[in-house]
Amino acid sequence: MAGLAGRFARRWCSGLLGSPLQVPALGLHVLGPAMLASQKDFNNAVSQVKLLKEDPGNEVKLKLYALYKQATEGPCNVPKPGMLDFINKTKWDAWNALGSLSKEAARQNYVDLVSRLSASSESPSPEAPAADRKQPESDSLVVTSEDGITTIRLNRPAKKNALTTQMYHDIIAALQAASKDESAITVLTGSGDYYCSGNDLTNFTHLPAGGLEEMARSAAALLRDFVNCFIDFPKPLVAVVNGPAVGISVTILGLFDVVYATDRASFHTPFSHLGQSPEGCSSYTFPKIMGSSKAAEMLLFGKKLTAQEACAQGLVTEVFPDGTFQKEVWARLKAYSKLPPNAMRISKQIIRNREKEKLHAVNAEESSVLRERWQSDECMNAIASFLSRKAKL
Ligand SMILES: CCCCC/C=C/C(=O)SCCNC(=O)CCNC(=O)[C@H](O)C(C)(C)COP(=O)(O)OP(=O)(O)OC[C@H]1O[C@@H](n2cnc3c(N)ncnc32)[C@H](O)[C@@H]1OP(=O)(O)O
Repeated sequence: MAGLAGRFARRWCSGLLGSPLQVPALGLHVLGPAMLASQKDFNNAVSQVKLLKEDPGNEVKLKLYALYKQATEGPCNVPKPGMLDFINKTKWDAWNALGSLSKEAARQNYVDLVSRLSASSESPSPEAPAADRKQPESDSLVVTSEDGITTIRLNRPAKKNALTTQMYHDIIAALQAASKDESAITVLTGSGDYYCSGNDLTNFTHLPAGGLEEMARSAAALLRDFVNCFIDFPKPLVAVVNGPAVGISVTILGLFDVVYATDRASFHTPFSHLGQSPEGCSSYTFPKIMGSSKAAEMLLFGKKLTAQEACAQGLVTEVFPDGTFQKEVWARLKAYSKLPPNAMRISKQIIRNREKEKLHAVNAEESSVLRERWQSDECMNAIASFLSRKAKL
């Protein structure tokens, strides 16, 4: 692992929580509001963090880090790291934001926060009915079935529906369930103003114990499984593209049967900008759909297409004015969903089956190339740039 990639991996491996995780495990006391947490309560909370069943996410980890530093060292008085040292700068910013908060108050806030995190990561009590159990991340994906249509909705509008690792798993499960349910048609769409901004680039910062190499291996395996589900999906699969689409949400469109888009949508595959390479079988489907030179402009140079351009090039089936998009599209899908389901499945099989073997081979090759790309300096630099808020598409 060379240069920045190595430094990046090591810094994230050391983690946002750093030293707090080194303290031996002890129980956690819940304190009354009038009492301030003792040093022992604080040490217990520090140990409790290690036992959390769910990763609380970077935002909470930063808060924990800042409170820990404030509680143990007092207000931030170390020099601000340079602009390019974005991880240490983010940590410094979080600590510095606590201003002159006293060590005792920081200790108390740390204990309270850990107490809340521990409570929410505990399994439901034995009395709680199984149906009431909230699955982790489940609200980032909403699956409904109505009028013969199963709709899989990406539901992280504040993050432009960027796909977390959990969402890839949830989409795989949703497609597997939809392939066996009663519905005639399956739809993928997004909540809010975006269809999907592609892979959540912070996925790359959750480094497992095996470091960058292991992260790349498991991401490539997940990518392969994810795309295979689209290749093998047996029923009509429709994308209702409600806004701009980026990255993998664009490339897999070649595996859908029909793609409806609002005229506000755009289609962007900035792989070279990200030091990455095409996935979703787009290295095969795009040249087939739009010809090799138009495909190259998208996949090599990251040319962003308008909805009308994507339609002219065959990637999109039809474009609708944004004002009537939802009404027109759903009316049409409801009518289609009343067609005989077996006839639609069989017709899809005839259209798609002879390509399946090829598509699986393409998917395997693209995933394996990406596994290498994700370990490259080009890719790590691009992600570091996005995370430091210097780069946007
Ligand atoms: C199994 C692994 C398979 C991997 C293969 C997949 C590859 C890809 O999909 S490559 C494409 C990756 N996507 C991107 O590079 C997009 C990055 N995002 C952006 O450039 C911009 O956010 C934007 C153009 C999509 C939208 O810009 P704007 O309208 O200005 O909105 P914001 O940037 O303020 O976004 C709001 C909020 O959402 C966060 N966010 C958006 N996209 C992503 C993303 N892909 N990953 C992580 N986070 C994303 C953004 O950071 C903002 O967050 P806050 O600052 O916390 O509000």
